[in-house]
Amino acid sequence: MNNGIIILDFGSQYNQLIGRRIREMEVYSEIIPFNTPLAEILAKKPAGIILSGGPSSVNAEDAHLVEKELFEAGVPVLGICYGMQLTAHLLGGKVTKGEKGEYGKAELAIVKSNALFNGVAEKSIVWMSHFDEVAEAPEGFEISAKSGVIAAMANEDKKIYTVQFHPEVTHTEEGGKMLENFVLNICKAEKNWKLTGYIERTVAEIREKVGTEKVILGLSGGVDSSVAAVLIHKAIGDQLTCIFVDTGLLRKNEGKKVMENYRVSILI
Ligand SMILES: Nc1ncnc2c1ncn2[C@@H]1O[C@H](COP(=O)(O)OP(=O)(O)OP(=O)(O)O)[C@@H](O)[C@H]1O
Repeated sequence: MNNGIIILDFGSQYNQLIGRRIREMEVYSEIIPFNTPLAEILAKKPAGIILSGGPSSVNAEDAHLVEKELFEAGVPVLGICYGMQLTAHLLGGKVTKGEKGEYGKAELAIVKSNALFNGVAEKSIVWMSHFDEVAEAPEGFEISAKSGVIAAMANEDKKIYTVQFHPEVTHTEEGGKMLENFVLNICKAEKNWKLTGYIERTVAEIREKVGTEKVILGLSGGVDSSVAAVLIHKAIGDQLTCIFVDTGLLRKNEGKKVMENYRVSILI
């Protein structure tokens, strides 16, 4: 990884969108599971870490947590939605179950601006999607924005910024500016990643890795294994064998369709 942004995945439906927004800034980003050991995360030498949203509650018995030392690693952190609640929970704040949760547009009012809100209008519309809420900010944190709830809090000394809303969705009017502030100004991530050439680079890497060996790929017909199949096939041709398993639980004619599609379109 080259000075990019790590996104820790807590299961939000918007996570891929966060990755995309960062790539649109020509900055490298990687989405990895929330329980990746901290040492492994830091070994990637990220310029910043984003704690994503997620469907669970920090107060649940089996809550998805991270090692608390993540906040002391000297790497800027942006907590989004569940990521903000997690920050509050782990650092001594209080997270409660909101009365009815919030889903949809809300008006954000900045009460104490910081580097995340640089150039952002004092009032703007943001997209909320949560049940729990931060009731008390941890020591060292200042509440930086409010909607009906505490909408943002930060510890600027430690470069920890958190927002309850989703800056990655277009309904958050100033979301792009906020993400840019975090990635480019706070993390100072390098703009050194471009989609162009990705296929060529990946194909070359696969070719080198596989050499003269053979590869077996489980091909479901879904996006992930299909993309993998096409790239590997480009790299090593007949050394690849794809296996599609008719589990007996597929939709009507799905198995037949998948087989036809692949034979005709990518000649695997
Ligand atoms: N019917 C199947 N036949 C062969 N391989 C399968 C089948 N179903 C799943 N797999 C393999 O298991 C992987 C994970 O399956 P999962 O259902 O979690 O899908 P996914 O992560 O959405 O990936 P995809 O987009 O390829 O379906 C798939 O990418 C594929 O490699």
